[in-house]
Amino acid sequence: MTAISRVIGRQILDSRGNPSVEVDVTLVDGSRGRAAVPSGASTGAAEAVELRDGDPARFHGKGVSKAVAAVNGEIADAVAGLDAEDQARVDETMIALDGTKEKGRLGANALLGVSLATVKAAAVAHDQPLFRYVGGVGARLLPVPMMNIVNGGAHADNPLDFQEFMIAPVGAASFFEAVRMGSEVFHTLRRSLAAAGHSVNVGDEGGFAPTFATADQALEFVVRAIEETGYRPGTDITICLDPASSEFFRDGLYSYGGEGVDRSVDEHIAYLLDLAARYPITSIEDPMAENDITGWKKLTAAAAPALQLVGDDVFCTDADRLLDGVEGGYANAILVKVNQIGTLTETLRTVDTAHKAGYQVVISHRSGETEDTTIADLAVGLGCGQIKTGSLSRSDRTAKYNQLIRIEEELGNQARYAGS
Ligand SMILES: O=C(O)[C@@H](CO)OP(=O)(O)O
Ligand SMILES: [Mg+2]
Repeated sequence: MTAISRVIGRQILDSRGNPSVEVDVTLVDGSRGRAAVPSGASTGAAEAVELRDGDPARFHGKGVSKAVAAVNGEIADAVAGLDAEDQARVDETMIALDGTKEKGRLGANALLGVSLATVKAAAVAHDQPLFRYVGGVGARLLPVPMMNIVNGGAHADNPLDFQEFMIAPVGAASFFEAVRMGSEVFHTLRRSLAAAGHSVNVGDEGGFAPTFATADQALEFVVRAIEETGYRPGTDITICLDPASSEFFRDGLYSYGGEGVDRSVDEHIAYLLDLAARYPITSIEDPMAENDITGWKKLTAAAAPALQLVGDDVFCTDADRLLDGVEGGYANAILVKVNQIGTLTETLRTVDTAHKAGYQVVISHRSGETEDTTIADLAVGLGCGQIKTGSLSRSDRTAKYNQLIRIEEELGNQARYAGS
């Protein structure tokens, strides 16, 4: 009854107005799962390939009709009749069919849509919420959200070199309270930015994108917003950064274009550690560029063990790349983005590898998102403990927070919030 009977792919639009892939998988018993695929802007070099048409006459080259055709043709034929409960078999069949290391022939966007729609259909067939189907009876940990309230880098049109300034309500009693606290700080920040004459326009992930040139400016506003809202920075709410350093590492230097300063690897490390000492920063993602492994090792050795160092571009959600980090002694956490690797089965292996190695796991959206909320369920199902899914505005971001509010409600007194 859980055999796959029908697979339909279609082109939809993402939050940046670019085409993306959506897939419906229907089982013999009529259960249906639907998944939409996100898309990054500051992508890692080792990410699985997102197949785009490249026809400048249509969607400025960003169409995904080839990936959709792959879903409706080759992939639909190959997975028809497979048991949706056997996720690994479905995913391995698609990986073998694609035949390339980076999933570039059929497109990781095609594979991921089918992979996630399959698990969602299987959950429906079991009459279970997705988080429960994925995580079983033990799934009850609600993640601490990293809420991105100031945007820069590749996600905004301002001079800020760092891509993301996030708040994490670690002192909340529940996920619901965490969202309330984050939302309050977000609105305080809007008021104080406006009062200081700054723009309150937002970037790709819904955080404000004022024309700040330095991280200090952003951090001062964020700390003040936390305080003015009535919370204690560092105790109730901490700050997390994603400088997305691969974006401004050139010729061995960290080139801060907005600030107009070049920093050597050592100077960049010293700068980051100084920021972490002066502000209540508990986590830095991609502090070093993906190809600056020496820098990654130096920073990991120099930083206090309590400072979370999250590998995004450097690991690309790939278990083998993560193992390089574990063995090489760099980073102590991994960002998990399902479309960086392209199937659920591979994502599960990466999360498992991280947990075994004692690395923290932060499940994450992409800067181009849709209304799909799969990562909210995966966060709880896989016991990730942390989720990064943007600001407290824009439906593509709040959809994930709202789904986690529903999951917490469903778990009732079984729910446990991963805060401090
Ligand atoms: O760098 C990141 O962590 C992500 C998500 O915030 O951005 P993008 O999807 O553009 O890679
Ligand atoms: Mg990142």
